[in-house]
Amino acid sequence: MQHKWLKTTEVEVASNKLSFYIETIEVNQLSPLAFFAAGEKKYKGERFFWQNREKTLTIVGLGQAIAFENRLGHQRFDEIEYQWKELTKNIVMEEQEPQPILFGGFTFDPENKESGEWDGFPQSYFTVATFQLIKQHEKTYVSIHLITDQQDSSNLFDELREERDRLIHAAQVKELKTYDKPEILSVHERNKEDYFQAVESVTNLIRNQEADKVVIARSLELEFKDSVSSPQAIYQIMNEQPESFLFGLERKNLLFFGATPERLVKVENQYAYSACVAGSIRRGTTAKEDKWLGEQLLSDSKNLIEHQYVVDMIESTFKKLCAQYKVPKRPKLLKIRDIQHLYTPVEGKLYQDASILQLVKHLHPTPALGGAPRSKALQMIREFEKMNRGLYAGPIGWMDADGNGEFVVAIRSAALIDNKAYLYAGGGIVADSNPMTEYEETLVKFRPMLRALGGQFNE
Ligand SMILES: C=C(O[C@H]1C=CC=C(C(=O)O)[C@@H]1O)C(=O)O
Repeated sequence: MQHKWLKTTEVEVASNKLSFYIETIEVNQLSPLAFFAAGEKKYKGERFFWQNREKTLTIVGLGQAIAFENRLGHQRFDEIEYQWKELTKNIVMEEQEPQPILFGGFTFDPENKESGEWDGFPQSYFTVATFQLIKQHEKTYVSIHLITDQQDSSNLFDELREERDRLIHAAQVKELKTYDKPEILSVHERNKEDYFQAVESVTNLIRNQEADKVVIARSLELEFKDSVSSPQAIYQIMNEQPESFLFGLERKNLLFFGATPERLVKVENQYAYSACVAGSIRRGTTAKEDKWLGEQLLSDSKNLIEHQYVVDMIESTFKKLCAQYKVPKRPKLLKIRDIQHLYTPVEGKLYQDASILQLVKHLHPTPALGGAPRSKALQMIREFEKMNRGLYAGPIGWMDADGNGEFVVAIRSAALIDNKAYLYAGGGIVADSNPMTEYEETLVKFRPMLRALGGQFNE
């Protein structure tokens, strides 16, 4: 039997009385990416895509029932949490009923003023989709969300039902579509000399004990023969990196997307799970070499120190927000297609009043993306990195009305604007870092995204 749920809830957002109408139906299996692509004409600029690493949850959003944007600096996390709680406080869901999802991200550093591809982008950007697809435990659900101050919206809701059926039909008949790799005209390493200079300056400052660790990043600019569509970009990265978290978030003419190995935090029934991912080495060309490289990484003091800053900081956050928590004594290896990392999973039972966005607020940026001590590292990044990271290295993810959700660290990512893409990668600098080794590490980190978009380095 096909499930159907229908409900209306009265809500209040910023002193406006609104009604929140939700209708969810179960649909036959359809490709979430085909559903995303079905929104190409009408909802371009207002879509999102999410798939967890285990591939047990996929979420797609088309259109905006409501959007929360702000430029409130450190207050931005609390504001999003407040708005989401206001919007959902009267919603009572049945146990099996798919919930409305708030999806979005926070930029890396609200104080960065560098101009570029992120001009005009807010510091927090979250939406509830008009049409939401959730695929979980082999079942697929499509929900309509309408949030309105109109008294009688039955006609409007009927139109949304027709539109939902059109989208589902389009996704089902286009199910088998594949996309070609885009044709690249040029790959430009932006501010390459500045990057080497930044690594050198920061290493010297660390040697002078002005900081312990600072993550310095850089970017590539790719130009394509034709505009690249969002489904095309997501399709390619999905094929390249099946073992990572996949995300795509559109706003106006920008798609920010990527495949990251790094969870910032997941919350499920008051349990929190985070991961320390820092310290890297390439994959070997043979199994034997790969094993040897992994062993080198596990015993390399520079990488172990870099990793330990992250463990200490995540542990201290869990100590504040959790009644109990567990941190393994030693890192293990996290192997993905192009790179292996040192990896320490952390988990804990949250205090009753702690929430996923409080965790995000305290954890971001961990020393895997910022450095240690945090404020000194951020100051140095602002001074030496000649770019604006935008959403790169920031938290991106989703949450539901019960406070469950998952945020990842948006690395191995790119911003796509028409026929240009900006790719980002960085690495942790400590006292004995070497600029050339760091540069080469960024080449390895760029590789999956570059390959997905049809390019390569002549290394
Ligand atoms: C900053 C990035 O990676 C971080 C995550 C894992 C390993 C890292 C490292 O070994 O330096 C970085 O801390 C990036 O991929 O752009």
